[in-house]
Order: sequence, then structure tokens, then C-alpha cells
Amino acid sequence: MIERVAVRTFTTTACTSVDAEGHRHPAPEHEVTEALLEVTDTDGVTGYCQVQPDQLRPAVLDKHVRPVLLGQDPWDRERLWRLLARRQRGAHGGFTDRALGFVDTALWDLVARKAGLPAWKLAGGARDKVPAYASTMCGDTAGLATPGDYADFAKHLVAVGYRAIKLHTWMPPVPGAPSVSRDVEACRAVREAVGPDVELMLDASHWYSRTEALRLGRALQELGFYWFEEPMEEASVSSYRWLADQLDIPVIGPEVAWGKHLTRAEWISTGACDVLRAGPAGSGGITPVLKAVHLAESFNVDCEIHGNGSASLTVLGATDAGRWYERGLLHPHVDFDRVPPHRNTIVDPLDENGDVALPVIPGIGDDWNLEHIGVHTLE
Ligand SMILES: O=C(O)[C@H](O)[C@@H](O)[C@@H](O)C(=O)NO
Ligand SMILES: [Mg+2]
Repeated sequence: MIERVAVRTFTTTACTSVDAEGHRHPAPEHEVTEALLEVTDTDGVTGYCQVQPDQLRPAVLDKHVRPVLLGQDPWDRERLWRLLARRQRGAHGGFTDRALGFVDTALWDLVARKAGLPAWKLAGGARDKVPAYASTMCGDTAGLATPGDYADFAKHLVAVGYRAIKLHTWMPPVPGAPSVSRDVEACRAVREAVGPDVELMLDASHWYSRTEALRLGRALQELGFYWFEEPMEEASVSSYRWLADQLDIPVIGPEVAWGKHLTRAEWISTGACDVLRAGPAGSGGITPVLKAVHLAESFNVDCEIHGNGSASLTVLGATDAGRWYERGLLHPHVDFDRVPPHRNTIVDPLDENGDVALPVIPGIGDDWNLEHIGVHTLE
């Protein structure tokens, strides 16, 4: 039975930081506080999920998570997920899909560790590697400051094996952002740099109106882009249906819209997307993302998985619905393969063919340096 649910904060180092709008950029190496959710059962097995401390608050653990999980059989993951999800209504926004996702992910890690299997095998076992696309950081003023910078970086990414590249371009608070014309210049420069055989995608991060999104989408069509992501606020489903009706380039979503697989059923049934999107971090965990993947399969719609890391790899290994693993966020001035002090290895090394092998260790695949984490635990 589950006997302990705790969040352990620890110090480590990072070479990136987020700006005022939450977009990640390179930074000098510095100390940061991270957190690990731990769910331990009476056999002494622990499931883990790395969390942002402010996104799984003590009050949520006390009021919603522990009352559901403690004393329960961790193998009843589906029943426990549903009990947790139904707590969201009464939490009045205090128990987010992200918090639910962290708990569900730790439960998957726990039962896979108990089974001695990779979680993707336990959840299905559809493939043992997946092609990765390079997901760039947003534009900035040093490194990804011009269309030429994006073009040079794209050539490097192709040279190391990527067969697809997704641009995040310039976003506020970067001066002059957002700008449809600058986005088009960057996308054109990258297409000219890599040629016609590399799949290209743009993630416009929700800053545009319908008419701006339409203008940008038409330009991407001319450049042969593979999908068009999040040009508008995803709460406006009718805007996405309007846009998808007018464009040939596939519109993909939703990424951050709340409502788990249920919201995604609405996006498919109303024609708001041509390709579905869901990720364990933002859509309530591995459990509802698997539901969304199966939903998409039933409509013959591709479902692309949002976000890097072990939980996304779990879904991608368990199904063959997603064509790509989002590897990133990448930047010319950041070594994405750097192993931080709290890990023994990274979970998603890229091979020379541009593929990421699914992890083979028991659990979702994170190889934590528990000696570092334990020693550096903050009380
Ligand atoms: O912080 C975020 O929202 C994510 O990093 C996001 O920007 C990025 O992963 C994305 O949009 N992927 O599609
Ligand atoms: Mg996105």
C-alpha cells in the first residue's frame, strides 16, 4: 500500500533561466532549487516525478493527494487517477492539471519500478526508439537574435542528426516581439538553410489574432512547413476552427488548454485542430494523455506529445501515434546534453540518426543521483 507522499526540495545547478513571460533562455551556470515528488509504498519502493515547487503546493498534497493515495494499492492507478481528477472541481482551480500530472507520473514510475519494467513497456510497448525534432528556445538578443542565427543553428541541428526542427521565435519581453514579419523571415531563412527535406514547424506561442495567424499560416504553407502551433490563445476554440478551416498546413493543438483528454475530444470533434497535442506535464499526467492518444487514433488523427523528458517518452514508447519526440528546448549557447548534478545520466540522448532510444531501466526512465539529492535536501 502507499504509505508516504512527500515533496523533497534540493539544490542543483542550471545553465538556463526563464524570463518574465516564462520563456527559457541561456544563463550562466547558477544554483537552483528543484523538487522531487516521492510516492513510497509499504514494500519500500518509491516512484518519483520532478516538479516545480510552486506547482505542487503543500496544501494540495494535504487536502487532495494524501487523502486519496495513502493506504491505497498503487496498482489501482486508473481508479486513483479518477479520484484525484474529480477532486479538481471542489478545489476551485487550486488543484491544477499540472499538479495532477505530477502525481500520476509518480504513480506510473512507482508501479513500473515495482514491476521491474520500463513504464512504456508496462503501458503498451509499441516501439523502442522514436525520431526527435529539435525544439528551439524562443528568440533573444544573443544567439537566436536574427533570422541568420536561426538558419545557422538549423544547419548545426541537421548536421548532428535532427530530421525535423520546430522554431519558437521572438516573444515578449524581447523588444519588437511578437512580429509576424520577423517570424516569417526566420522561417524563410531556416527553410533556405536546410532545404526541402527537413520537416519544419513553427510554435508561435499564442500571441496573435485570427487575421495575424492566418497571414502567418499562409506564409508557412508557402515554405512547406509541417505544422503550425499555438498562434492564438487556446481558450478560443472557435478561432482555431476558423483558422484550421482556412489553412492547408496542419494546425496542431491544444498544448496548454485545461481539461485533459476531454478538452481534446472537443478540439477534434469541432475541427479546431488537424493534429492533436497533449503532454503529461500540461494535460493531467500519463493516464489522460494515453486516453487522448487513443481518442485521436479513433478519429485517424495524429497526436503529437508536448514536452521533453521521461513522461513524454513513456507515452511515445507505449503508442505509435506521435511521430516525434520534442527534444529541447535547444539553443546555440546551451549544452542540452549536460548532465546536471541531480542526475546520473540524461534520459534522451540523440543518436546519429536523430532518434531517441526509449529508456530500459525500471520506471519512467529517470536516473536520479539520489546521493546528491538526499545530501542537498532543503528542510
Ligand atoms: O514552458 C513551456 O511552456 C514549454 O517549454 C513550451 O514553451 C515549449 O515546450 C513548447 O511550446 N513546446 O511545444
Ligand atoms: Mg508549444
